[in-house]
Amino acid sequence: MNITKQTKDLLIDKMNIIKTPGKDDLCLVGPVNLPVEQGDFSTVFQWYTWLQLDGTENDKETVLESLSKANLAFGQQSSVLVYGDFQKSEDALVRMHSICHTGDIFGSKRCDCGYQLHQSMKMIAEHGCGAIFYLADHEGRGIGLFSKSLAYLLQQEGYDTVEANQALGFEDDTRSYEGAIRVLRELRENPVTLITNNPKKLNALKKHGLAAKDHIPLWGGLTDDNSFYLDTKVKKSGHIPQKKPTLIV
Ligand SMILES: Nc1nc2c(ncn2[C@@H]2O[C@H](COP(=O)(O)OP(=O)(O)OP(=O)(O)O)[C@@H](O)[C@H]2O)c(=O)[nH]1
Repeated sequence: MNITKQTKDLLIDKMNIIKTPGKDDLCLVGPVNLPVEQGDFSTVFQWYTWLQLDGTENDKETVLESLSKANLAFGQQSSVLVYGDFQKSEDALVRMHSICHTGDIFGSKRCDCGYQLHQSMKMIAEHGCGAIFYLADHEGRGIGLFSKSLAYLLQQEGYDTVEANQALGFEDDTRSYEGAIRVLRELRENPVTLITNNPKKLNALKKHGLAAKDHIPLWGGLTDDNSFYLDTKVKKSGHIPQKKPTLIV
């Protein structure tokens, strides 16, 4: 089916082709108004999604015309929720959140992901400016959902989270932040403060030339089912441990 000129005219201003030498183009769409509600927290974010394009000669009309045959539901796209004056504000909080089907959607207590997602949305809204990147190709620290279910079976047999990934033939962590960082650069050039316990994320930003001033830790959502997992992140994956409160006597 052909897309009418009227439809194209309505959408093209909200599409942006991001070009970077030596990389596939990205098509960024947004902002879309996204009112959200979780428990007693409700607010409105500006939502953007992006699509990695093949080839280099991409234009917005061709992207629109190719959509109905592209089977995009078979490969998830990543997105970002933006709050406040993200482009200009001096101080913005950013979370690079790796997709977690079990934690974010089902509320699994085996990890802290759902807690981190919702808590960072609140922190950003309360701070007044920031963005949450939801990275769809990061499931299971990059091994995919199917492999993560196999890793979970191994963990039920006593492997820790790192050993389980490695037993399946993966590196422990295969995530790339490159696409997200290109989108971040498009939306904002000033430095950001990352919400994370993971120094690899800070290093990824720095490696791509983006200034991350600092980080804000995000520990919480502890359950009996995830305490060993959280411990392993500190002991084996390099996560910065939670500061214990100092006892003043
Ligand atoms: N392979 C594997 N992946 C897991 C497991 N538990 C959670 N994940 C995935 O780990 C990712 C989240 O990574 P984390 O290590 O929790 O946190 P991080 O994003 O590196 O660091 P923070 O910014 O501090 O949260 C998500 O993609 C989850 O799907 C697990 O036991 N095994």
